[in-house]
Amino acid sequence: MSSMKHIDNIPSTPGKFKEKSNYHRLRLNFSVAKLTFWSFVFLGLIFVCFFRSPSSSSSSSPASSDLSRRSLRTSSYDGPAWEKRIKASAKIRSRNGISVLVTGAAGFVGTHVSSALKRRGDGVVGLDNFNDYYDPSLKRARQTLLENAGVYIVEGDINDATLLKKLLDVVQFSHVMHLAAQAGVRYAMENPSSYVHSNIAGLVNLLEFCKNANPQPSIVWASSSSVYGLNTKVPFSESDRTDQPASLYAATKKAGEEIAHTYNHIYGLSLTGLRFFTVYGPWGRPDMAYFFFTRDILKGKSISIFEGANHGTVARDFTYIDDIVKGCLGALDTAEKSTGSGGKKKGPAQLRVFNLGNTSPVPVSDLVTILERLLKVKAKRAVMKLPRNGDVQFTHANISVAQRELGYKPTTDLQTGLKKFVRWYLSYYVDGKKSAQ
Ligand SMILES: O=C(O)[C@H]1O[C@H](OP(=O)(O)OP(=O)(O)OC[C@H]2O[C@@H](n3ccc(=O)[nH]c3=O)[C@H](O)[C@@H]2O)[C@H](O)[C@@H](O)[C@@H]1O
Repeated sequence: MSSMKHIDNIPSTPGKFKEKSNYHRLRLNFSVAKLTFWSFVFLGLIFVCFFRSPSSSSSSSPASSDLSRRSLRTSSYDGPAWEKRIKASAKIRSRNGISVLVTGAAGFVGTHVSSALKRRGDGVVGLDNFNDYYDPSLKRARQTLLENAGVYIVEGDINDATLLKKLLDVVQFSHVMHLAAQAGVRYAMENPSSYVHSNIAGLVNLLEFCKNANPQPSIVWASSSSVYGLNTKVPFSESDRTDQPASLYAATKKAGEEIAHTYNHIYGLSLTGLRFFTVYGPWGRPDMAYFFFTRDILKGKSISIFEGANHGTVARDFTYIDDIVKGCLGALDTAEKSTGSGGKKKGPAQLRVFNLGNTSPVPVSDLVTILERLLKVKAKRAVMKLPRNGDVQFTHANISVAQRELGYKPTTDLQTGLKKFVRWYLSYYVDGKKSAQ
């Protein structure tokens, strides 16, 4: 009972305790002494933080320094010359053309989509933070490619609120193609915060600006086949369960789909998520298996080929970049207008999600056989058990919904697509004498 009383005497909020007994007066004096002591400690801490030498911040953890590197990489912007470049890049040159902000424009899919849009006369402005998740010189080369095609890439991060506001003030984009993301399934175990930074915080920041814009743009964005996670029903259909992600990467993409639902529901933003299935091709990503297998086979280095339990096949529904680009353009062209304005919803808006795959999974060992044939070099194969780092054993897209609604119809098989990739790889790295990292 007495212990109960003691618990009752503990104030729920500091400062609400008003007992006046001697015992409590004594305690009060003691508390004043303690308070004075802790005030000094607190002031001391403020002093230390305030006058800390700048060099000490460089000793922060790799993850936090990585985050600051990503978000502070924004180069100077603003000014009439900057605005002029953006407006020129955003200029629509065809009848019924659209003006698109492409985030992640120096990325693999971003470069291809930007140049396809520009080719058909749409206005395109790119945005990219040029982070060093993989060799930034490849991103710079893609940037040059786009510059020559008349696409300007603004250097900045999707988390940079000031930059986004400025951009959306300069151009009234009819569409946003949101491809900026922290990609890669296995890297999520090394640098988890980079996935939260780009795929969650960055997405929310972008949607905040889109929702406030007047008129609001329609948004098409990159989700991933990895959202199917441990789903065993094949082929994967959009209505299948996606609540068992096998990696943090997949979890952030799934979170993105839920965030899209919220912004559609509250603010009337038109949102279309595209679940890409292992996209490959020229100007691809060096962190992907087909790319570093090519590099390592040519270098005579051994490559790890994963297999499931009991020698189970590991396979992917590899999808060629040109097919993906057609799917992206189809999604942009069929996107309905957002219904809100200035942050207020006016009526229900479109919310879609589509699989963009190839519908024919290929075992990873077959991918290697095709590469050996194209490179005319025998691979040093090291077969090993699929590591428990987020990889799933099998992906296979059902694309009937995208076929019906976007006119999406992939036409490139892995053999044909890899031939084009290898041709590009050899001309870029071997003939171009660049070192593949
Ligand atoms: O489609 C998707 O959703 C995802 O496709 C790829 O992810 P993944 O399919 O794992 O592509 P890779 O990393 O290139 O792996 C391809 C296959 O090779 C296997 N692999 C990978 C690495 C390795 O050393 N050995 C190996 O056998 C993987 O298990 C996988 O089956 C991308 O990296 C993701 O960004 C994208 O979201």
